[in-house]
Amino acid sequence: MVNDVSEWTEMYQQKLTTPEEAVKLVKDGDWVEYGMTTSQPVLLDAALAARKEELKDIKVRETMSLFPRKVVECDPMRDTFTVSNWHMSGYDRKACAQGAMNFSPMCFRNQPSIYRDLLDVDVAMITVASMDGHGYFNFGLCAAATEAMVQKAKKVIVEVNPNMPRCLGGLGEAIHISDVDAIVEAPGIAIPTIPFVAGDEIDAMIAKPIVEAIPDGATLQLGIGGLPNSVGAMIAKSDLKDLGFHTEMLVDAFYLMYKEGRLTNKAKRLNRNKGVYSFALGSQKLYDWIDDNPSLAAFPIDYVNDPAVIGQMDNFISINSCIEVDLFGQVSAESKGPHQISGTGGQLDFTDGAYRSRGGKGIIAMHSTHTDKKSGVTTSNICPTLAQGTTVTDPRSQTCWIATEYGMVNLMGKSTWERAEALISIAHPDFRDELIKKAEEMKIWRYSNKK
Ligand SMILES: CC(=O)SCCNC(=O)CCNC(=O)[C@H](O)C(C)(C)COP(=O)(O)OP(=O)(O)OC[C@H]1O[C@@H](n2cnc3c(N)ncnc32)[C@H](O)[C@@H]1OP(=O)(O)O
Ligand SMILES: CCCC(=O)O
Repeated sequence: MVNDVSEWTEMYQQKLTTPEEAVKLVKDGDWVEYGMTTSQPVLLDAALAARKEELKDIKVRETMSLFPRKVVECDPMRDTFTVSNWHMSGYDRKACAQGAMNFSPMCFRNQPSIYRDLLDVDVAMITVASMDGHGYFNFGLCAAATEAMVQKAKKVIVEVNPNMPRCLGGLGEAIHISDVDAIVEAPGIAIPTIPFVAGDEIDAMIAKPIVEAIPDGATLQLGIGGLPNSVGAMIAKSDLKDLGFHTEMLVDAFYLMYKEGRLTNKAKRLNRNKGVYSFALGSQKLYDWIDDNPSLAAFPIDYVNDPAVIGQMDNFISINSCIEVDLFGQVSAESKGPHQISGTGGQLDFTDGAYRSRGGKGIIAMHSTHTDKKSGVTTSNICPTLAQGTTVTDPRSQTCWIATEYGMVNLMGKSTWERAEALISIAHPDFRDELIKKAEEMKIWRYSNKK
């Protein structure tokens, strides 16, 4: 029998309920999983928080909150809700610093298998797009690990937001109504956006050699943060041709490249003519471009971030950012001491994948210095060693290209003294003598290094 629209509509009405009723599916001791980032539920989060006094020991996992989470705000002492996080936003890192949230380390490519093989998910709550005529709710801007998460969940509640773009997919981009336990509607709630911010003069200096190293027909990945996005915007202004993308995160810079005629995706070896991504975050213009666009394809994160997949594409250029790098080439993109700032995300996945690509380059771009907002003190982002407690995002054995406003060096294959020399050559001049002194003390310098 072929199901028709009226059958799905009837099922929709049967499963449609209020947020307050839907969250009654949560029982004491449950593990609750929120959709990531733009797919985090809003009404369900508020309704769950309202049950604080009657529930016990609820563990909530979430990713990169773009606005305050009611389960965190209502329960700072974590009497009922213990919230952990797969990747920190500005809001999350403040909550984490106050002890109201904990971080869950992972390489992003592993998140689907972590759900499949290791974790319990009692109730999944996700924001989705409106149901289509075939009974499917599109996952919208976050395919990522959503399918694996809902497949593992004992109960699935969807929060239907008609403002959610419909993201056509290669795989794992939708859930069928027959797999959903409860539906709530969230009309009139805006999907979170982040504005595109143009880079500054230093960003332009960092971008110059990177853009020069990109050949026509290259496949690009841009990581999270201001710098990769502004390098992307400069690529949009270049005269490069037939670029493509295969990126974990789809950001405004790709839309700018498309508008400027740089992007065709036609030179890609995999998924030719399609721009591939796993989640998107940016401006409303970006979301309008993505909505129902058959030239773009959302895929699960274990496909997009798989180094073996990335490595099949020639001239794969990956541009990510970091907090600091030590003279051995260890990169931290996620913490300063034990203070969790962000997460590993897909950085190591793409660093490895781009290295495997013929002609590929895995580039970590950063400003050479950082000025602390409170104290006004400026420090070098190239340090002798990482501060105690700092997490290594890319081990030195995997680090390849590091770019600052003073140039771009490749560490792969280099000994420790060569690394120290290369990194100091792109450090801020004010810090070079001190770095040389430390390198000498650590016996990773040689007399002929200093020019
Ligand atoms: C998404 C993909 O496509 S896959 C691969 C990409 N994923 C990754 O690279 C994951 C890890 N990387 C990241 O999360 C980001 O690139 C970051 C955090 C390194 C940089 O992102 P940005 O948004 O440009 O960082 P931003 O400059 O806003 O700094 C974020 C915070 O770190 C702090 N920070 C940044 N650099 C430093 C530094 N050198 N020392 C101390 N603190 C620092 C900032 O002060 C800020 O903290 P605050 O908001 O509490 O004031
Ligand atoms: C949510 C993960 C984002 C990243 O890879 O940085």
